[in-house]
Amino acid sequence: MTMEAVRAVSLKQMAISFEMAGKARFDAVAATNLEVGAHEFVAIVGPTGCGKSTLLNATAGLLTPASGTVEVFGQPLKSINKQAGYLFQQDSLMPWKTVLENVAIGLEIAGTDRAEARRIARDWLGRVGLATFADRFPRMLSGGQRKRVGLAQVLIRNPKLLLMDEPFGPLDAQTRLIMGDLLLKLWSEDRKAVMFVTHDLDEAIALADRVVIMSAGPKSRIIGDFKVALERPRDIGEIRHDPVFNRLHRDIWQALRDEVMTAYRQSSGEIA
Ligand SMILES: Nc1ncnc2c1ncn2[C@@H]1O[C@H](COP(=O)(O)OP(=O)(O)OP(=O)(O)O)[C@@H](O)[C@H]1O
Repeated sequence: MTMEAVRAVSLKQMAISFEMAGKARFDAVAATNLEVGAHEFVAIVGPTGCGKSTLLNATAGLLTPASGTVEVFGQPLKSINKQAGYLFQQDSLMPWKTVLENVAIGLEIAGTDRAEARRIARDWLGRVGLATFADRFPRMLSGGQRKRVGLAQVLIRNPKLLLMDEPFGPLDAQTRLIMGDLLLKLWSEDRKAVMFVTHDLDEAIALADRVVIMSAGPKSRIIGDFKVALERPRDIGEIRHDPVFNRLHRDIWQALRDEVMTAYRQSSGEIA
């Protein structure tokens, strides 16, 4: 098998359940198959509580499947996924460290000499547009600037796979667009495999090569898998006016709408 053919992620009949103290087991995700190519950007969309984070956490090695397997670059995942960089909705910046120190720390922990780690961190701060912010502390940054630091913090370690869980969730709409463009610019340099969880369908289509749709839980499943036939490079503000974008949006929304309504009725107590 050539390296090109090796998938970054293969979920094979993978199901996730949670043991609930004193209650019946909760089957969050039913047996699921999903493949992510080594250079593919896959967005995962679904109604609230359907299991998007659960799928990502299993791929990160933070959750053990109840059945089935997770393979990462052709190898079964047995513990924490060391090939993955993880970006959450909440950033994980250390408030007592400067921006530069926060970006450099991953390399330092991995054994890179401190001066070298900081040199590389400075370079990354330039790439995320924060060259002049190196000596600030996280509390002195805006939400968007913190996200930029978070991106640099993950990318400096050069993971082959990025797991992103609503990374731009807390940001305002304009800042989300700017962050999306920055992410695509950095991604296009070496096209790492990406699994990007979002509830925002526009964002999913604008960024991804494929959009995967999950059904409302419990026993959530993948109910749609749409290829995004939009050229790159993309300007994610502009691309929303492209007729291909609009057709795809309509098709995906048709698949998603019923699931969103089911999840809404569940959370409002209308159905168990
Ligand atoms: N540790 C846990 N114990 C029990 N149930 C859990 C646990 N973690 C998640 N769940 C349940 O599993 C289901 C899927 O949760 P998950 O966080 O993966 O959904 P999500 O699609 O990421 O949601 P959102 O879009 O709201 O962030 C939910 O019903 C949630 O309540």
